[in-house]
Amino acid sequence: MTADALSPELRAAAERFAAADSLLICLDFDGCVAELVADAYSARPVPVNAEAIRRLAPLKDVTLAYVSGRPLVDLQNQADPPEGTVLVGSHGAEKYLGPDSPGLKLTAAQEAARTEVVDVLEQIAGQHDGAWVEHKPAGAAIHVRHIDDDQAAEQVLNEARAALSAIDGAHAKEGKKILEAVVVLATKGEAIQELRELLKPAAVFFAGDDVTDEHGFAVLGDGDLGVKVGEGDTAAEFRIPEPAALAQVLNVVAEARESAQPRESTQPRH
Ligand SMILES: O=P(O)(O)OC[C@H]1O[C@H](O[C@H]2O[C@H](CO)[C@@H](O)[C@H](O)[C@H]2O)[C@H](O)[C@@H](O)[C@@H]1O
Repeated sequence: MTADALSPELRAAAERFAAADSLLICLDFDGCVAELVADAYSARPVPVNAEAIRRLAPLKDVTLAYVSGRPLVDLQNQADPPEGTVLVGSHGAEKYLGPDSPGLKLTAAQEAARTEVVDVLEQIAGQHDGAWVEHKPAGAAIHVRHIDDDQAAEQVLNEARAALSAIDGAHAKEGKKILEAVVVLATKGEAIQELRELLKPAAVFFAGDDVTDEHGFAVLGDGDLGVKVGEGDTAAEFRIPEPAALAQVLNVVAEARESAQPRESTQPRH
């Protein structure tokens, strides 16, 4: 793990963020809380991140949220979030804010578009060793991480891009060794704004690693904190090198909140 990935500027920004009255901490999952791995279903939070998230969860006036491209059900199973965590899945199309949250309902037109997306992607994947299709509630994704030759993988994605562009109601989302098509238009930025309006936090944190996370960074403003994980162009103000470094940022926030609001003593009173 990175010894200390935090620049003095990022540490100071995390402390400033932690000093706000109430916090909304939004986290992308794959490539951010979890390392990217070949088997999409075996991705789990990096242990130090899971620990830092568990540390933040009980703190006063702190709301945790996963804001992910994953289906809600996979996010719940794989991220294993602490109780009370808000879950946004399918790039913003699915939301879990509590037991009363309505599930995602597709219109007939969206259902038809989703079926077409699945069929087209399955047909393409069937013609290329290593490609596979993830079926998702709001669409589907073709994965090429198992194809060793980068050029061959890109060709599969190009084929999928062309085929998807011919489907009415299908919207492509680029990612890492993946191309997704969603039939519900939503972005992580819209989801974060919705949470901001609902929860009215004094400051918002967002960390993410991928192109779809840029929508999230774009809605951050004064007093908020955005952290890009890894390489690539970004609108985020700060960058850390790898998922395991996220824990360092989260622990600075936890530390500052804990010292400002010490937990009740468990010692007997005299
Ligand atoms: O928004 P995220 O939480 O980052 O989810 C984005 C997509 O992540 C998953 O795919 C990516 O991670 C896999 C596991 O590490 C990796 O094998 C794949 O190559 C990556 O693209 C997930 O499977 C998708 O459903 C998410 O939309």
